[in-house]
Amino acid sequence: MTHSPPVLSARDVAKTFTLHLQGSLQLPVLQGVSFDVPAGRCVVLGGDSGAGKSTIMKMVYGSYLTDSGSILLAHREGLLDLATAPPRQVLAARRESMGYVSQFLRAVPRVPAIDVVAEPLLDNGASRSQAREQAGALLSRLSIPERLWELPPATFSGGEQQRVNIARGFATFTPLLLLDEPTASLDARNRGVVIEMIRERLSAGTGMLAICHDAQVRQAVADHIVDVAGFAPPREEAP
Ligand SMILES: Nc1ncnc2c1ncn2[C@@H]1O[C@H](COP(=O)(O)OP(=O)(O)OP(=O)(O)O)[C@@H](O)[C@H]1O
Repeated sequence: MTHSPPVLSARDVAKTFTLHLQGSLQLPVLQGVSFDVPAGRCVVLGGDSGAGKSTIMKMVYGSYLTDSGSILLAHREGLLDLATAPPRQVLAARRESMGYVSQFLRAVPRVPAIDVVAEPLLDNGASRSQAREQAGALLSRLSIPERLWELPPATFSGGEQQRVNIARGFATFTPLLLLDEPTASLDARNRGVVIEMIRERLSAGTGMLAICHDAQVRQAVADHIVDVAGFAPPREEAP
């Protein structure tokens, strides 16, 4: 049996927040974070509210700095350590090697929904007409009516915005896809479509790291659950 290396491998990652507004108070949140995301598998981050799930996701995506440890991502035939990579390389990795579907859409004002979805395709070299055609197909699949495609999503409903976000995240094929509550605002039918899209990508070899409170979605897609509570630093006893 061949055994391909994971698309993401976190080892001994730690994070402490410094609260500058409170006299530089140190808030240790995570230590010893270690897990793998194999190609074609969906790893879900579990654990109670405040355990550090979003913090892990943000360190992987490079939005938060990592204090120590390594986060190796399959990138350009090699491995990139996201814990130490300079910003320019993190941006290249975001463009080519990791997609991110967040819970909330942060769209540029006045850009039509179809161009929000087409943008990652254009960044990866597709022609404008090709990119818009693929973007339209994704929006259709996610039941965004065609009359909305040329409008900026700022005024869309929560569920519509989330579907635009999903379409954008799935527009390009990346070895790793990060999903932060991808179905939180969706109705049952659209949830079903997203589950189907996730499964297709897993079969095509994408590895996924997800935060997903919805038990139905979790059951449908999770291959492995990492309990983030297990990475809590020991509490200091009060004197
Ligand atoms: N930017 C920040 N500055 C200071 N503390 C932060 C910051 N981001 C997160 N924290 C703290 O880190 C801890 C973990 O937060 P995080 O959002 O990662 O938890 P979570 O498991 O994703 O929770 P939830 O399920 O409620 O979204 C919390 O105590 C939170 O207050």
